[in-house]
Amino acid sequence: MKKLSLGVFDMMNPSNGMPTWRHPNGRADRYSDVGYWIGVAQLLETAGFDFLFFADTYGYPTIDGELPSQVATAGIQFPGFDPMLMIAALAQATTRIGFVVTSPTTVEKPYASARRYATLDHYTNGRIGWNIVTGSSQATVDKLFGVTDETTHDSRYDIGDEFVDISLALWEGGWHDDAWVMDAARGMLVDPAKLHRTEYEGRYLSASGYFAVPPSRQRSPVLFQAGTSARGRAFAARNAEVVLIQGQTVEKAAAHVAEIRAVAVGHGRASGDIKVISGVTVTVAATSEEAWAKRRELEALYEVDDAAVIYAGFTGVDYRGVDPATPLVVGTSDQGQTLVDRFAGGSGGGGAGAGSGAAGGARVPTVGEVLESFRMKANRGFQVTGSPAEVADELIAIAEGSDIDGFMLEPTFGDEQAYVEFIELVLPLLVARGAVGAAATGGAAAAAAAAETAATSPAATSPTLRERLFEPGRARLPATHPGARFRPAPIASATPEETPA
Ligand SMILES: Cc1cc2nc3c(=O)[nH]c(=O)nc-3n(C[C@H](O)[C@H](O)[C@H](O)COP(=O)(O)O)c2cc1C
Repeated sequence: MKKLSLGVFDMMNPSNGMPTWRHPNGRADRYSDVGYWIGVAQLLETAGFDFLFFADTYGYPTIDGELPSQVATAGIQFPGFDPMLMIAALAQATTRIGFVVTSPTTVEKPYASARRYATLDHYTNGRIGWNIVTGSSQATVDKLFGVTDETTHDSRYDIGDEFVDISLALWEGGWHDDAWVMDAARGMLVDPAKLHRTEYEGRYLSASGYFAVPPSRQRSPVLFQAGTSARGRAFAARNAEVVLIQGQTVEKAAAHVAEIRAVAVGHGRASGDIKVISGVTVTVAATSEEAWAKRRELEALYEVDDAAVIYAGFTGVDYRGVDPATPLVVGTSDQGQTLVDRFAGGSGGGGAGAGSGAAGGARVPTVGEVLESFRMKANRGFQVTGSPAEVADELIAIAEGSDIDGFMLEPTFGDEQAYVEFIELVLPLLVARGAVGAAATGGAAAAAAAAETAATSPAATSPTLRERLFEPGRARLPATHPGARFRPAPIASATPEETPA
């Protein structure tokens, strides 16, 4: 079977979404401590994980502009720190693991965002990725930033396309590879003839000028994306190198993966140019019974009222106070179509305005059923529970049945214990079954050897995040990615020995 990529999906907040902070394994006392995250990053790096992913948003659930009391009392996506500022510290404490940081195309500005990621690619020695989002809790965010322009679900993706184009024009097109000269004898730091002016005039966004960050190992961060409405999938097919899904069933995930790859090919890209990685919550213990007891303990932490608040924050659809027996009627959301479709029993597709709800004549669920289902799953992917062998079998069956390219582990009670259990109990079985590469999971001895080599020559020995996820030698965007069109034509050399005969 193909080798699976492994990541972790986390957030720099006390509860990672649902309110788990009250549990003894919660992390409310540690989430703001950089030392805690350094420990997590080192744990994952030693075990051979490919990346640590940080979801992030400026927002939190509000309903009609008000903060529901549970958001504060239960700590629902509130409070939260900016993970991007921590990446430099994590990079210093690790040598191989990649870091993926979320940043929105709504309230940020392309030049500032592109400069931050280019800087982080330098600081991490080519280990940074950008999760491009058109925003969750967007109503909250718009108010916080004083945004009054009317944008719709789909127009936010149109703006996102332009935002990504400008970023790529700066990263891929701003500098020729040999523009950085640093030749004191000639008195030349940067060769002005090797700089390339960015001129971009879009419908929503524009940029004009030179990019002030020299090329890094990857130039462009690895481009991740997660929204899976019809418009979100078109955005992914054009821009993304890695698409994150929250798989629910093998069948739906398989259909999803096939469509993402097909649309990408329609955009002139190779089907292997897009990796699809699913979130997964693993609850594992020595025996199946113990694992299921733990899963029930986890689910008992979530109240249906909390679920209603989170659901409303993500989708703008407020089911609080609605009779649970009411059949579901709302099928579209201008904020988050992916979640609406998933819990309406639809296919997870269908753009805003397209109408959705229960697909294919399936029974329409009630509001109570939607909230109960959301309470148990929230915004999680596959939920795999059992003994180590059961979990390994199920993960392999999911991967083979859906053609996904990897998994991102989601925290359970909050702290790193879920990752430790996965590493100790499940990872060795996946390695033995050939599902993850031996090189990537060589354990402590391999990690120590790699760290020693990397310390003497980090640039030469540690692969970039793009190489880890795709193949050796692929540090930069492939020529089939639309971003490659921003690369400037080579400048004919003036030196006689380089002039073609
Ligand atoms: C798996 C997944 C992860 C997401 N992570 C974030 C995030 O970290 N921050 C954010 O602002 N939005 C996040 N989003 C929201 C998306 O960027 C998008 O704005 C939203 O899902 C609406 O688009 P859709 O209708 O195509 O799903 C996420 C969405 C999904 C499905």
